[in-house]
Amino acid sequence: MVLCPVIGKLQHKRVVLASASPRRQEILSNAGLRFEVVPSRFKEKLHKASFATPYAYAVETAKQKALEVAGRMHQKDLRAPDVVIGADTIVAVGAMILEKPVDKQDAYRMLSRLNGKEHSVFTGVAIVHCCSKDGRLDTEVSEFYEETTVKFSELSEELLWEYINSGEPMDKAGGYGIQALGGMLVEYVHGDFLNVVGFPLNHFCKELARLYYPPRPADLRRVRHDSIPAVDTFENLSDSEAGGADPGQSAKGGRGGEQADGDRSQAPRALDAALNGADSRPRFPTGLLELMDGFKASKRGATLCPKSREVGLECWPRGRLWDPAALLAGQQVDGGPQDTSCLQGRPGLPMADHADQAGVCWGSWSKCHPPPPKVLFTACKLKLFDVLKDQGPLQAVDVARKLSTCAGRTEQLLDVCAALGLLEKTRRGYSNTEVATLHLVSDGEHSLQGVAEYNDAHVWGVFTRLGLAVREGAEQTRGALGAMEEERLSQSRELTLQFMRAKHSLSKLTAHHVATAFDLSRFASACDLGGCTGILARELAQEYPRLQVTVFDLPEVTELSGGFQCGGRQTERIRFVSGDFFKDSLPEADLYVLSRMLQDWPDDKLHKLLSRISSSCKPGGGLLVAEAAAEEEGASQSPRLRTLSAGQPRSPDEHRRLLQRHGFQDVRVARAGDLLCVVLGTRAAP
Ligand SMILES: Cc1cn([C@@H]2O[C@H](COP(=O)(O)OP(=O)(O)OP(=O)(O)O)[C@@H](O)[C@H]2O)c(=O)[nH]c1=O
Repeated sequence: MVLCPVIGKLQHKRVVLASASPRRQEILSNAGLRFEVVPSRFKEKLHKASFATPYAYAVETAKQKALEVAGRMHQKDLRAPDVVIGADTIVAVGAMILEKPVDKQDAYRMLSRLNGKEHSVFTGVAIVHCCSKDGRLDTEVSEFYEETTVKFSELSEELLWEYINSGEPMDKAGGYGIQALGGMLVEYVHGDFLNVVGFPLNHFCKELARLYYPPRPADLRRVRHDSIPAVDTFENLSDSEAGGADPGQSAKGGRGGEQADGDRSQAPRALDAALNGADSRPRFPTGLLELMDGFKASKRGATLCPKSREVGLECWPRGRLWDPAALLAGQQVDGGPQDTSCLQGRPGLPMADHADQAGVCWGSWSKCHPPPPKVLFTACKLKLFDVLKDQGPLQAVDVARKLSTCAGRTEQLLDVCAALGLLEKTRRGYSNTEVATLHLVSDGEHSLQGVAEYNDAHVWGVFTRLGLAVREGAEQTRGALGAMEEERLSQSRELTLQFMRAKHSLSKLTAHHVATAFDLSRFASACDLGGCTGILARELAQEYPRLQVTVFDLPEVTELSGGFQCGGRQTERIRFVSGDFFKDSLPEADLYVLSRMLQDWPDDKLHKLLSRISSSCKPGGGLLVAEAAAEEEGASQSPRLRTLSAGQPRSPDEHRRLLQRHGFQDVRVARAGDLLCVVLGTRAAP
């Protein structure tokens, strides 16, 4: 839920938080903001003495952090996000700036300096609106800072060292964390508490309101990067090149900028684009995942074509009837309504309505118009995107020759893929679009081929059997899931591998969001139940340098997990344990993690699992649950990240009640990575 209407203004934009700070991520996701996290590589080494005030230093650092990410993202795929947020928190004692301690002695020096005295905590924030056009990046920077005064009690040496040895000071400005153990050091706070924690949420909302609601977008600085400097040289940009502010002017109230005053119609291009939603791209391959899952909605009997809003009939080739299976065999397609005139000029009309208009029943209509997922699966199976990656652009006839398929049908397949936004069609032939290059080429880092393969080979069939579940009177989801799970367990090693490949590739997309939705640094050990190939475990270990992580999964899964490359230096803190979480005792851990697991189980099994976790979890321990987020009210009923699971997403309240029922209290819910709902509960004393 987004309480603040100004936060809602960012809802349909691609927002990136250029920060690795888990606190910032938590503050912003608790506020309902949806964003991606791309930690900045900007090295915090600006020359402090050259800044007139400590806050000017924090503001400039925040700006450079955000610009570095905007520049790097633009450089990588020539499309920057709509908005990049950067922040920098410092502690200032007089003119002296304290950042994060480099070691324990440094932490001791800092805390001794703060002992018994008042100091200021400044967080500088930069909101960078981006617009990529013709290979060029335009940015407009809005910046501000917030100051909070904190007073430390008189603290004994013993207490200081005990605190330092807790490890908490090391990644925190000034060497303390007010939100955790460090709270014990503090006598009083004047000002915004969250500003001390790392992000001045209140001021941020005011800044958004100022940017999005006023008649004039004043205070924006415009930067035009004709060519984006390489990442490692970016930090060396002079103020004028980087559109930087005079540090002395850049803070509260001291805003300048080259942008001429004007009304909204004269708003700078990047801000305009951000406000109007132009140039925005889902940070997650939302459209693609929906395409892969679309058949679930139609197999469930949904009345809407799952893609009718975004891809839909607008993109569906007019009047073409074909069948991917026939395509493989080079056969002619027969059957189906011949009158497709109802499709003309009616983009966005629900598929079922089109069927009505054509005077055919929806069932037979969908049979002769294969739903888009089958198109996608067929193209993946044929390795179409691999061929185009290596040899594109290619004409249809050349693609057919390389794939040994029928030329006419191949052209139809290519056209549908182009209509779905997976291929680009020009006079030179067909080539992969960005989304295909990123997610549909087999060997890509973010390839979702595994999901396509598994959905096609297995899930499609399971959903086909939903009718049986309905006829037998079983609750629909339960019936299907029973079949799905039964098959998964009983089937071949190849099916297990297929499932693992699919889960592995999806986890790569979601793991970071799950690991960073909340600050988990208070836990020393975690156990990822059903952790499969260990992608989330690796992300957790990477985020939390003290965390030991156990991946718990069925023997047939852990046995095969070695074949998946997870890499990373953190592997010595990760171990794999085989077992069945319904039968075997769970490995000991402070934090149990269930990532995209709950939706897979019927209620009886779900409660059994949660009660087993609850019994194993020590008081004060945690349970972290990540699931596909339920649609917000009024949003389209698209399948969103239900890939590999078949249940209906739960609302935040339902999640909260579920965890509370099993003895977890202080249950917090955050929306992460656009499509995920992440829930953290603390085990109450029995
Ligand atoms: C005073 C105080 C600070 N912090 C953390 O200190 C880091 C500051 O460092 P930064 O350079 O601003 O950020 P970072 O963590 O290096 O991340 P990045 O934005 O990637 O530079 C941020 O984490 C803050 O939460 C707390 O968690 N609690 C506190 O009471």
